[in-house]
Amino acid sequence: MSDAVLSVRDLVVGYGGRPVLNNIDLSLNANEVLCLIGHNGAGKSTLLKSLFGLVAPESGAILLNGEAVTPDPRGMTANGLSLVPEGRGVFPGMTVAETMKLGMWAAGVPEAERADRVDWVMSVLPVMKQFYDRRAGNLSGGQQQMVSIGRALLSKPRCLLMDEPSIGLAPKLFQDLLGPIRELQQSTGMSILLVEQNVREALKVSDRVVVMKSGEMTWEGLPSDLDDNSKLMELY
Ligand SMILES: Nc1ncnc2c1ncn2[C@@H]1O[C@H](COP(=O)(O)OP(=O)(O)OP(=O)(O)O)[C@@H](O)[C@H]1O
Repeated sequence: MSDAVLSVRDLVVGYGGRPVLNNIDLSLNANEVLCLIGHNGAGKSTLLKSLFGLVAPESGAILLNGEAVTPDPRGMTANGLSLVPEGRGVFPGMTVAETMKLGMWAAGVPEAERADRVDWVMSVLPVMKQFYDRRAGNLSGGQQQMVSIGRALLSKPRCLLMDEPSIGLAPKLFQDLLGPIRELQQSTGMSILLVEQNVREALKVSDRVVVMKSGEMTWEGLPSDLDDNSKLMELY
């Protein structure tokens, strides 16, 4: 039996009748970080959006724990999925505390559990305590990205979709940010689908890699298969 947490079969997604994803097949397994790479416009964000219910597929199936689902953000969150959107998606005028409060409301965290939930997120990302009462617009890019990730963790997801968390961050900062998430993933068995342009850094925290080109999956392998730069160039 497959231990896929999330999978797609023959998925076709487009905008205004123009297909962007063509018959995609992909599985995200329990307890793995799957890195999805591909050039600009390949369709990576579109895939994540369709998995989370932000874009409706034209055809094909999305399966959560083996069951076909019609994703919508609330339903997917309730079923253990969470999205760290491209571009962070934090409101500059809100403090981190307010962002977390809104995030808990959006994720449907019961009132009685909210204080514990924030404490838990802070235990995963303790650095956030240092800027908890500051407005997101006054934070650095790395701090904003941490807020975006922290917000996505509020629902205690079993499966995290991350859309280019490294954008605008120095490589060292990327590892500081992703290190605690990799630890959490390994200790809890969470699954992560990580979309990245910063391939070298992303592969350090990944178990498996898939390559997408012009809306199609063109390669699957292990991070070590891409140690050689020429192989990476050939796939891109
Ligand atoms: N809302 C939209 N309406 C129309 N076309 C869109 C929309 N969003 C994306 N596209 C188009 O779909 C294609 C795939 O875009 P997508 O953002 O999924 O690619 P990507 O691989 O995530 O690229 P990037 O790395 O630049 O974010 C592109 O041609 C893009 O212009």
